[in-house]
Amino acid sequence: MSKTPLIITWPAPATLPNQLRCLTAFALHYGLPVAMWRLPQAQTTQLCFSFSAEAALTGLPPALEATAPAGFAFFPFRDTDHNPALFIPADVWFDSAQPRELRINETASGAATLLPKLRKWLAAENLDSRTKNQEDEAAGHDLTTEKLATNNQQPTTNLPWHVSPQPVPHEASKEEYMALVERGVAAIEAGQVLKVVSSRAVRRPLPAGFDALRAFVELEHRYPLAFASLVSAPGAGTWFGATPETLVQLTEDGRFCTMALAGTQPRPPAHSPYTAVWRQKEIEEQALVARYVVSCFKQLRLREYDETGPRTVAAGELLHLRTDFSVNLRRVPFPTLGTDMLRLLHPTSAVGGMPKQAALDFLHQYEGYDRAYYSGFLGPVNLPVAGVSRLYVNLRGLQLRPTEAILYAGTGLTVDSDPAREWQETELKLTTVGAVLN
Ligand SMILES: C=C(O[C@H]1C=CC=C(C(=O)O)[C@@H]1O)C(=O)O
Repeated sequence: MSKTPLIITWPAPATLPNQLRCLTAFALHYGLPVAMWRLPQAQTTQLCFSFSAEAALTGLPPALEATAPAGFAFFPFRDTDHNPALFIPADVWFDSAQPRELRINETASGAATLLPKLRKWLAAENLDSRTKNQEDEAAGHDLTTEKLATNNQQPTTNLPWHVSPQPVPHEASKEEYMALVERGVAAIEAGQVLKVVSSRAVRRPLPAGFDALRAFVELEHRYPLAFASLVSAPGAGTWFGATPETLVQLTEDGRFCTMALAGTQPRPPAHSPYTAVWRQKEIEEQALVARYVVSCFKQLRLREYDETGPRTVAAGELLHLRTDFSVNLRRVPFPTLGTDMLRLLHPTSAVGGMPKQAALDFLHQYEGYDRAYYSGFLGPVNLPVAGVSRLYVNLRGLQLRPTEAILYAGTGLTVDSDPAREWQETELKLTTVGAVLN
């Protein structure tokens, strides 16, 4: 966002779902990257897109400084040519807290051509035509094959979502996944790693008439404590999910925050999370992640951090152990702490393992598929205001393809891991985002 954004107002009142659909349709129509999100415990949804697809291809982790550009970071697990690191500049930013306004960076590359087109798109007749599509769907009228063919759209929804150019990842069978877990445990026993987080991808057909925007709204409602997001970008495809894990936050009140989240058990219905009992395996698994965070502070020679926990937290139908870390940046002047910690933390031992490089090498050699953006990170930078950023680990999510969804889940292994139990844990984690496919 430029220092003084241009504010344009919606020409006519519209509902939030219609506003999101209208802006997304515009971005996708012009092949632009777009992201929408709802922060944990927030009531409002935000959306941004860039006027240039090329501008999003930064290839770098974002700088978390107040003077850096505002936008949405979308970073892969491993930064490779296959899965480019993206930063979607917020050339157009919408916050449902100010539902009549759109903030525009009119100096952005591509703005001169696209801004007049956006103004036209927002005109009432465009919104109305989108409303009509929604009415058709709500009434159970799927778009016909003929309509899809003429619109060159995907059968998944009536919007031309970006599709990843990468092949669909290999789907591990139960036997293959249990063999991977056994290999991981053997690597731990042999002293090659202390902990490794194995994972797998699962293919699910999309239900008839599946609508990603409606699924996003459903995720927002189902998981009020999660960071809910939907991102669609050229080169990356379309991803959405509801993650419980903060990677790095720089808050309005001048704090740096991160967390060590690990250890999983099902959340028993009608039980308070505070009554949960944890096995030694999960306690150790989470303690390693906390140790890793502390080691990052040590590398930066920073001692003035507060540590709270571990305590049990709920994430949808699951429980995890979580330790929170925070630094008061008004008392500890360390302007690059966010940027430095981000580079040290990712990928944390909650998604890679420990020691970091040995665990990543193990996964590269044996995991057997490309995680792409699963267990990468994502979130707004310098939005809503300069100096405030919230990045999350990309968990409990899926990748949308034209006729199917690819779901991802992983489990932290320690020397005590039981393969069948780890498989079961991935099944459990898949139910978070899987709920919107039913
Ligand atoms: C790797 C995932 O979760 C991580 C975060 C919390 C608990 C985890 C666990 O218990 O293994 C994982 O470390 C995932 O959801 O795919």
